[in-house]
Amino acid sequence: MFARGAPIPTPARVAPLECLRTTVASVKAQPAVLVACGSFSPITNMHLRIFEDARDDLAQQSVDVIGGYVSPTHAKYGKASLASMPDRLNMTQLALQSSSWVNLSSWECAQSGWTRTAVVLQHFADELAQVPLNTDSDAKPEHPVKVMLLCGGDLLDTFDVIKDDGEPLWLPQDRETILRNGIVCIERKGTDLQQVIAKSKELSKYKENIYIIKPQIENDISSSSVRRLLAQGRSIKYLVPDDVIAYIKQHSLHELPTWKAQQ
Ligand SMILES: Nc1ncnc2c1ncn2[C@@H]1O[C@H](COP(=O)(O)OP(=O)(O)OP(=O)(O)O)[C@@H](O)[C@H]1O
Ligand SMILES: O=C(O)c1ccc[n+]([C@@H]2O[C@H](COP(=O)([O-])O)[C@@H](O)[C@H]2O)c1
Repeated sequence: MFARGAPIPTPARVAPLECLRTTVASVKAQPAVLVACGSFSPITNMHLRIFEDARDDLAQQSVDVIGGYVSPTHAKYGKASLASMPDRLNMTQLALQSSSWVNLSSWECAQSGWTRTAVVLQHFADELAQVPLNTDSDAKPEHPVKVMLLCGGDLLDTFDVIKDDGEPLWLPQDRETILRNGIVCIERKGTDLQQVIAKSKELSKYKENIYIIKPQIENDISSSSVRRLLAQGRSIKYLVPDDVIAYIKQHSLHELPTWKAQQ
């Protein structure tokens, strides 16, 4: 558990190896690691589900997902709805206890400030490139591991956003790096991904690298809908893992002014 009110200790690795499978399905398969960057304030069952849907769909395209990471963003990302870093990390850790292949990465939160997503992914790539992979036969996998951003369609839709100061939300070179490596996008109500891609020259250029995943069971749980239910004094059972609900109650996170404001 991360101590509340204390800085986050720097972890030994960006990508803890506990749940990583180093035996790739076949020599020809493309090994991949999925990294979900986001707020996770709080983590929901749908954050966990998107990993499962993505892994199943990618397997049908000869992409063998050997591990996954949830990387909560730093407090200095500045979104009003962010619970503290220890709280978001603890809730994420509790939620991931039930996963055999997805780990928490606390690295982003241990930095002194917010880190751009492309930089986070590069750290994962650098570390994971050092991990020796094998197959059931003697032969080594033909492809090096790919680190891909896992996100909901709404995140891809922010790639072309220009901020009030006229600067792009995402640096053009970062978008290009992320798109070149591959991005796995889960369709989400309210975002038409085909349209998002079609209207952007850059996204269209890299459309082969954008894996669009249709959730097998559609579910639009979001952290904001969970915060809204909490603010209304309603139940969030079956939307969020039980241990996370217990944590929220134990530490009265539902009383956080920024969560309470969300009626
Ligand atoms: N129901 C969902 N379907 C598909 N993707 C989702 C869903 N909920 C969250 N995600 C994705 O998970 C990633 C991390 O989620 P994050 O906590 O940043 O967003 P969120 O749950 O939409 O939060 P908020 O409601 O506070 O904006 C994002 O890429 C987001 O698009
Ligand atoms: O790298 C960037 O330029 C960049 C710009 C905007 C958002 N992000 C990341 O995208 C995630 C967005 O989370 P959220 O809750 O705002 O949807 C979060 O992890 C941010 O660090 C990253």
